[in-house]
Amino acid sequence: MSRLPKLRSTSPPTVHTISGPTLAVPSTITTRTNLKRKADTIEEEPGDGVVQEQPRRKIAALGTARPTRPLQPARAGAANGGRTASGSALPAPVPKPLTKPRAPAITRQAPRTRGTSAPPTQRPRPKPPSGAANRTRAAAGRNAGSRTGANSIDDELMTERANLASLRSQHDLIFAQLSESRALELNHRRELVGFSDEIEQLKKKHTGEIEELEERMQQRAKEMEDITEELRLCREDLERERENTTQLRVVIGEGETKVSELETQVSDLEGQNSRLRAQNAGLEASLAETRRQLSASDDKLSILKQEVVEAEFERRKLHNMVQELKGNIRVFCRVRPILPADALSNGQQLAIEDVAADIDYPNPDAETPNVIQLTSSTPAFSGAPRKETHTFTFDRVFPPQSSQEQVFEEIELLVQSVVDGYNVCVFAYGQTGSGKSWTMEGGSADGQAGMIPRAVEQVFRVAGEMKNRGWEYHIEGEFLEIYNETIHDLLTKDSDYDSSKKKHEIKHDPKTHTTRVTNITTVPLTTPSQVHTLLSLAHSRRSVAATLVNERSSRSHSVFILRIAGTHVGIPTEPGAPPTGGTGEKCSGCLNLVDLAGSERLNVSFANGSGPGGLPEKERVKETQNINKSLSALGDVIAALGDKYEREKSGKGEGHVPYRNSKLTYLLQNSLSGSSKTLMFLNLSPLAAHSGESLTSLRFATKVNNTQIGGAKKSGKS
Ligand SMILES: Nc1ncnc2c1ncn2[C@@H]1O[C@H](COP(=O)(O)OP(=O)(O)OP(=O)(O)O)[C@@H](O)[C@H]1O
Repeated sequence: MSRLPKLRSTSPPTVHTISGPTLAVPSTITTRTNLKRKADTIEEEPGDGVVQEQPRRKIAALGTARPTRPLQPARAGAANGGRTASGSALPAPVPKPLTKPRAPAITRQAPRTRGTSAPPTQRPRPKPPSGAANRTRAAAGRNAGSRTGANSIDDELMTERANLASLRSQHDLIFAQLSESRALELNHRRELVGFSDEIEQLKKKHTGEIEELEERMQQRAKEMEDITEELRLCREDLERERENTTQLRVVIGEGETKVSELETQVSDLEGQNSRLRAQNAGLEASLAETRRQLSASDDKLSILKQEVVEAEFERRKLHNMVQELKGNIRVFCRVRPILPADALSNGQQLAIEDVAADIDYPNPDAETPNVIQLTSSTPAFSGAPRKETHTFTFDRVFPPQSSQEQVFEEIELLVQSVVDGYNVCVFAYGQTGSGKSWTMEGGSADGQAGMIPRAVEQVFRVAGEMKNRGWEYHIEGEFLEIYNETIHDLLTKDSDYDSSKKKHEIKHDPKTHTTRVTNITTVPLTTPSQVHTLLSLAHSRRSVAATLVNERSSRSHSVFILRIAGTHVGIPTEPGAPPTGGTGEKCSGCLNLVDLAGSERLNVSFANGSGPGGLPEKERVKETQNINKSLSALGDVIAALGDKYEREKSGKGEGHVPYRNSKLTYLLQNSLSGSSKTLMFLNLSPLAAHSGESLTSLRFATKVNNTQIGGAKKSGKS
């Protein structure tokens, strides 16, 4: 709704107030005073023709008082009944001013308006009042003679005429004002139309504004709802926060209690701290004393370490002496058990007694059973077989029931010698099928491991123990075969190792007393179990080369070489720390484990010109000759070593040792001479059928056993 006030369509009555004052035409001649007053009154009208609105004044009547006639009755006033019953003019109602500021102040123009839009009417010129003329004529009649009186009247008449002229001019002025008022009214009407349009526009504008405002109000209402919802949530949050605050206050209360408790504890601890500081001062003094003692202990420790090194050196010396006392060449005799296959003859199972050789062990319960008796039967001239018992004594005799472990116990001290830097050679000698491979390599089941895997394990064990004494070791292995006086690498990656083009030569270093084979595969050993892989590989190589009947292993020598090199690096002062106190001493040892070819004689192998395994006789003869040659060379070397020792002992000079007579003896040169230790396993067949061959082997082994090749031989050896 528009706030503008409604405009009245009717003209304000105030515009007619100019016509309000009643001009009374004097009908009688008034006194000079009255006329003067009237003139004064007229002269009081503003010079610019603007009639003052308030207060309304009447022009005093000229002459005698009689009812005055209004010069022009106000229409609006008449229309509104604005005249009283007595004919006096009612005051015109004051128009309400337009509140719109742009509207012209109508009231200011009011004096010029006529109060009507009608054109001003031409009023007839008023005729001189007929009564006055009559009265003048009467007076002239009565006072014809009185010239003074007549002059006076003339003057008064002149005055009245002047007044009349004045009134006329006033009348004209009023009409002019009325015309202006009408023009003004027209303008006002036009303005009114403009105002109406403006009002319409404002109405439209206001309607738009109202709609906009209503829309805004709706938005505000929506916002209000949102805010109300938010407020509700905030209140809920506030409520929760209040609860939290309450809980926190409880916690704070508890915390404060704890703080006070802790403060009490802190003060207690501070007391303890000061006591501990005092104790600490005492401890520092004792620490200084302990450090002094520790320094003294360090000095003592280095002395002890030196003593340990010296003791270790002494131990090795003594150990070597023990080994030498046992003899630098030792011979162990081992008889294998009778196998089920041994009692089979042409598909027939024979009794054990019927196939067993007559072998006896005279001192089985001795601390070291070392005697073996073989009773052989030779046909006598009388026809009855002649039995002959041969007694042999060795370093140790192992009957068929001896386990691998028992056998190894006797050689494990030799392994210690290898770790100490000595060369050791262990070889198995015996006819085919006597148990050489079993002794050296053993079986795959638990407890069946032979000397090679056990020796390797022992080397690692001893090396581990020696590490605690400041020694660090590098261990590596080689496995080769000597067949027909040719060296073959059993660990080569070539599948056909037998026909390998690689040539292997034996090289000795006289300074270090070490032996190397050229182009041989050397495998670094980091764990004892690696040796099983090497043995399996060697087996697979040899089985490929084997003939149908005759296995390659029976006709060739196999040598497993274990090299160990040690350095004294010292002992770490604490775990993870580098070792200290090492002497830098170096030692290297070599363990040769040799599985010799079958030692049986050529004449028992074949007789009809065709060798076993389908080999041509020529090849077979060559093969057997090489075996015999190398085994004979071994015996010759051992005998020469004994002879050499005797000559040296008796001062007869050095004797010659024929190492070069075979590849085998040349390879084992450094392991058979000097301070090296040699152990020979004599493997015997338990079968009666092999008694002759066993006797030959026993005699050969006895020769070896009786040989002294350095150091003291133990007493009791014959
Ligand atoms: N102490 C033993 N206990 C059980 N079985 C054994 C023992 N010694 C040898 N044998 C078995 O006797 C058989 C022959 O042994 P082995 O192969 O070791 O003889 P070898 O002398 O090496 O023969 P070759 O010269 O042909 O290689 C094998 O079957 C082996 O398992």
